[in-house]
Amino acid sequence: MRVAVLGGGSFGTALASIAATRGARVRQWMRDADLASRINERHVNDRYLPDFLMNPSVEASADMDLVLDGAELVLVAIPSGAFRAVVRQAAPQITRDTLLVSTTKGIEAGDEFHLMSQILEEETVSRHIGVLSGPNLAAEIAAGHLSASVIASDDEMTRARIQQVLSCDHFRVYASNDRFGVELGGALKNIYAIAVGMAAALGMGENTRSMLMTRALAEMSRFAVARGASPMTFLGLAGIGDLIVTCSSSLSRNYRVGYAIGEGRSLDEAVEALGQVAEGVNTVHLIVERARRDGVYMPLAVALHQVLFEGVDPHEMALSLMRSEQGSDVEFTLPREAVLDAQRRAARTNPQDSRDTLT
Ligand SMILES: NC(=O)C1=CN([C@@H]2O[C@H](COP(=O)(O)OP(=O)(O)OC[C@H]3O[C@@H](n4cnc5c(N)ncnc54)[C@H](O)[C@@H]3O)[C@@H](O)[C@H]2O)C=CC1
Ligand SMILES: O=C(CO)COP(=O)(O)O
Repeated sequence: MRVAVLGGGSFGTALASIAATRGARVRQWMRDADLASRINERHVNDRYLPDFLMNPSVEASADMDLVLDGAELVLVAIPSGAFRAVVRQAAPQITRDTLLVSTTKGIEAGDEFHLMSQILEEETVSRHIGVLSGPNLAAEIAAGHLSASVIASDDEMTRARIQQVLSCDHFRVYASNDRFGVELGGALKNIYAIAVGMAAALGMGENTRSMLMTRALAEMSRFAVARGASPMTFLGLAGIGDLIVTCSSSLSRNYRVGYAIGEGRSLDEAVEALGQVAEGVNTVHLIVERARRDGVYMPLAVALHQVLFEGVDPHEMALSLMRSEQGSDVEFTLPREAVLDAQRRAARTNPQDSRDTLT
């Protein structure tokens, strides 16, 4: 199979190498022609994965036409801020039969709420669009740690071909037909990784981490289900799986940004020190705005937004979250409204016992 990877960052590099190891002819596109020549000479992406010896057959290039020439599969590993522009540039070389897969975990900035796979649909004629997402820290994949991901597509051919070309002794690919659920899982968990990183730096314990992650999952699935995704997807690798890894590892850039803020740095300082993309910083803006418009209850995302952009102190934010309403644990079995109604009835019966913060 002829594979083109668009993006010279860490994830694109790790995936390019896996596909090459599986015997595909792989070309990787990046803006930086010097980096491309160094990769071709030494087989190391010294900017993003300096300790990883890539499969030597991966051919790096800054010439997009060359990289896309004859490609049957195109993996797009470009941060969300540049995703549409790069796809637009690639579009003339993409046919109806090209398998076209986003590996990006973000949402497009702007009034419309666009996921990356929707951009692929809008900008190209491909009929084989998919999303690859899961607990996939690029540095760990590069180091050969056993890992798994999800290919989500409505198209069974796309799912099966990606499973063939990207699975190897240290990487497994599971299939899903819930493209939006998988894509939203990958984008949303970045928000909560920032919050959990911040909590860790503030010295909070493992109970706190567990509470944050589990309530994050409730929030993520609530938002995604309101947009047509299946709640079951959040039980899988692209939901809880990715949330676990990103909220537990200092290899996660989103976690690191949160940690730096918890240590007292400003958002700008934290992002600058990182020097790479932490998608959650933009995603939290877009999600909070969309959740407000659609009336989806997302207290953790709103609280994080207040800390990042509205000058609220993280301790104050934590206290106000602890005093906020106590709803249902799993609202797909016990609806949140039913719990709140019962609390209101109880408060009318025993006003002296009720908390004034209950809504
Ligand atoms: N690094 C990881 O562990 C994983 C990353 N992802 C997702 O993959 C996407 C890409 O991330 P990474 O590969 O980690 O990124 P990275 O931060 O390692 O590198 C980003 C790459 O995109 C390129 N780029 C940025 N703006 C560009 C533009 N305007 N035109 C062309 N190229 C541009 C940069 O030059 C660089 O090669 C992100 O959405 C991320 O969430 C997904 C799974 C794992
Ligand atoms: O998505 C990731 C792991 O699955 C990588 O997370 P970061 O972008 O926070 O590094």
